[in-house]
Amino acid sequence: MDGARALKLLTLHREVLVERVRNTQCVLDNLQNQGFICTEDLEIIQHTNTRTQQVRKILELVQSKGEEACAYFIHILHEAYDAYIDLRPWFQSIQYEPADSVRALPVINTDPISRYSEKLRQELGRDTRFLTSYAQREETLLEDLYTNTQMELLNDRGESLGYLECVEDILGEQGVFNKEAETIFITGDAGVGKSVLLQKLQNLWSKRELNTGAKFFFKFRCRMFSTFKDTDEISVKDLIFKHNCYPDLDPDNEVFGYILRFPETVLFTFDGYDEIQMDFDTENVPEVVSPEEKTHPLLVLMNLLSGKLLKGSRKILTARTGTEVQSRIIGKKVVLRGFSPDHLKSYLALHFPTNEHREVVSVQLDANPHLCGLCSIPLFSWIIFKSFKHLQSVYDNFELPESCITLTNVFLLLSEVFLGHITKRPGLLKRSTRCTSDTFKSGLKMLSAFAKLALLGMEKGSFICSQEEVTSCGLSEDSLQIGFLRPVSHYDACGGAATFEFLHVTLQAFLTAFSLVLDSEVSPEEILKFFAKCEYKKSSRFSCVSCLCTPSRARDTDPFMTNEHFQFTNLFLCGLLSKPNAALLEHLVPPLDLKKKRRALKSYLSSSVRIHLRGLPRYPSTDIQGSKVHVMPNFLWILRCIFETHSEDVARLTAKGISADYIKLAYCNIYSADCSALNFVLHHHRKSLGVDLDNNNISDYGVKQLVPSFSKMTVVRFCVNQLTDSSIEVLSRELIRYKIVRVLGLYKNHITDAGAKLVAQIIEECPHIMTVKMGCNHITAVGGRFLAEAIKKSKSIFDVGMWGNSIGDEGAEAFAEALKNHPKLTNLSLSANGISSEGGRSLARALKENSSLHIFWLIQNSISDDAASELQEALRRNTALTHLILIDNKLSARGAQMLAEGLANNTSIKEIK
Ligand SMILES: Nc1ncnc2c1ncn2[C@@H]1O[C@H](COP(=O)(O)OP(=O)(O)OP(=O)(O)O)[C@@H](O)[C@H]1O
Repeated sequence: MDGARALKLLTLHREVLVERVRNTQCVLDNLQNQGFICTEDLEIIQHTNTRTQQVRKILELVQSKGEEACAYFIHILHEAYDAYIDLRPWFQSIQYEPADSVRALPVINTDPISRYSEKLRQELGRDTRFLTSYAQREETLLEDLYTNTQMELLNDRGESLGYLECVEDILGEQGVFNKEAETIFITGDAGVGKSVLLQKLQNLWSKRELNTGAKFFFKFRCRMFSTFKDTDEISVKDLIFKHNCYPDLDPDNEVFGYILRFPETVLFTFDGYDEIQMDFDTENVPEVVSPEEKTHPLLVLMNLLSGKLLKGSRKILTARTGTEVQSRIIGKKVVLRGFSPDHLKSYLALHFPTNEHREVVSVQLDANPHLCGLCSIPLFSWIIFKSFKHLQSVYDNFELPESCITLTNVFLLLSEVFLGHITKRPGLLKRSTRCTSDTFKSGLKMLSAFAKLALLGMEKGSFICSQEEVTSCGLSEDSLQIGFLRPVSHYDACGGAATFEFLHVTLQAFLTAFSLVLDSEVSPEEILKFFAKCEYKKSSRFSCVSCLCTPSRARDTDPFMTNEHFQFTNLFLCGLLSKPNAALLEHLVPPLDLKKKRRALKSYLSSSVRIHLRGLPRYPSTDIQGSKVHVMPNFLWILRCIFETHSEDVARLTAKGISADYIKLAYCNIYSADCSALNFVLHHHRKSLGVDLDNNNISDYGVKQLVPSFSKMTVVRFCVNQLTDSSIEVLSRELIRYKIVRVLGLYKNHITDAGAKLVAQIIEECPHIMTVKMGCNHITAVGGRFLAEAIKKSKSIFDVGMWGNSIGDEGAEAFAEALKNHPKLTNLSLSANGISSEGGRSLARALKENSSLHIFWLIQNSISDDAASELQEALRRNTALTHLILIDNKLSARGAQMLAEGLANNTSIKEIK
């Protein structure tokens, strides 16, 4: 842009500039620095009363100074980005491109607020560029590896509200159930990607790519709050400026003043609420409302989260699944569910962009649903892919273990890679034989040292280790390069001397378990000490909801932490002491010691399974005859441990202990890899069994892992589990093979017409099928017709749920055919299916010829008065129907009147809505 155009623009766009230039000081500072104005000019302008008058004066002045001054003036507005953020659209509209002469002139942003914002962006940009990687030398750009994960929205009762499309939507309105609360709560299992998701948000903000009005973004790790002493006191101002980012050159305290005036421009992220370790009564938090008041840092956090401090600021809080947070402070809840199969494919492609190894891994994944299940957790996926890549580069023919790989195997693989760094002989060609035991033997000293450090931390409930602790375990500076540990950044640990943490808390748990196994001074009984921290306390009442909101943790620990790190330690202990891993462990531990420890563990597991199962509440089942048992959340960890031990004896004992006819595992946070563990036990079950896995995250991989158990399953409830038609293929093959299924629950999955056709086959082929729930899938008239035809033929089916599909009038027509003279059908829901009066009439006509249906749901369709006379007639004739539910249709008072007349002679109907 040349000077002449600049001069013209200042006249033409004068009003826009007067309106949007809010900070005059920065303009004046720069104009003066470059000699375009002098002190007298400044004084004249500063004597003007209002900001708009000042801007008008500046414009006049600049124009009087000539074209170059005008060009530089515009350039200041462009370069001091945040100070003139409101002018960005204007710059776009004029397609601003500075002339070289102007570009050469420096611009200093002297606006403290935008300068602080810029400083935050730079720091966040720098801190979030890389993903944690193996060794410090080997960093990966976040951009190169970040892959979307599944982000499920839940309401305040823990029910699914669907999925978010992209990271930015986290801050959007979708899914907000409490408008008064300002905290967005993100939960998920260990390693599912909560921290990385925050990192992505922070990184986007630092690049101005996050669509939010936030001028300031403060990130904290919650564990920082545990590093303060009981007597420490800070204010919210200290928290922001001393423990996050200091505003330079702000003598008049303008930044904080601005934050107080416009708290809605502030975004906080607090990562890992579960990592706070403090004895603290979260129910009775004293109110801190003054931003200057100094109090315990944790109180500052609590008051920020509840909106008592900096009301209007936005907060994102993350925690592991099961962490309790007062519901009144949560406005929106997001649960991370890890990689979907498509996400996993993208992630694989990022790891192996051009490599032929991608194909090899892909083939191995396809053949191994359990491995895929493990890989749905990004952390495990990362370990598996990284280890694969590394071991492939060292050995000629490395392949991932074929047999059922356990989580312990995954961490053994990672350790092998780390320890391999010590024994690496530089410059050598690829080796043809991989000898895992040799690698572990050569690295044993180092492994023991890391394991000792991990145990030390676990015993005192700490995830951060000091330099002294590192040294006391015999670890040198060099050993830190291997990859088990990484330095903690100063924000996280609150400054002070260097501190370290394990790459991930699951790795610390793995090494802790290793320590218990390796150390000959730890007796067989002592290895069980962390089980005591996880035992289910009888006193805590169980309800289904408690699976959602009560952490599976020992009540006598502090109120924040989950006990997951102990659960993982126990799990790895089971894995390390398993028979299949004995071959390796015997190189590291005297076989007799190993045997004793294994025996102690097995005996503990057997008795605790027995006690657990005996204490479970039983209820009569409504789905099938017999009793139903609700498992406790801890049962999932028991299952996982049994699977890691690979002990058929314990599995058999557990299966025997499930003496009920129906086991309910709904809302237990079961993910796909857990299905291997469940299957490991269930396939030993002698009798048939109903299995309710509703509201988990088993996905298609999970269904594949359950194949051996379908021969036993009379109830298959897999509602709300992310299943696609590929699961239905497996189900139809297996259920038709055994023909014992009675109840098939599949609502809220991703089933299309192809899946519906397969379900129709199940209905036709399985003579005992009574209930089929297919609601909220993607079934149209095509699938509806298949299902209706199968239902028509079935002599056993009596309960069909099809709500929330889109079968329309054509589908309704097919269901009408099925209804006519059906011998059994008692309960049918065709709600929310886009059925109009045409479909309504067909259904009404069919009702005349039906004498089985008791309850008919037709909520949220478009049935209008046109169908009323047919319905009236149906009501006159039908003598079986007890409930007809027509809420949210298009019936007017006249239509309702006609229905009422139809009811006049009907003796069966109890309710019509
Ligand atoms: N979206 C993602 N894209 C790529 N990699 C990811 C993603 N999410 C997580 N990862 C990988 O998984 C690792 C663990 O993720 P992260 O630390 O975010 O888990 P987390 O849920 O915060 O676990 P924890 O609760 O134990 O702190 C990361 O270091 C990264 O390698």
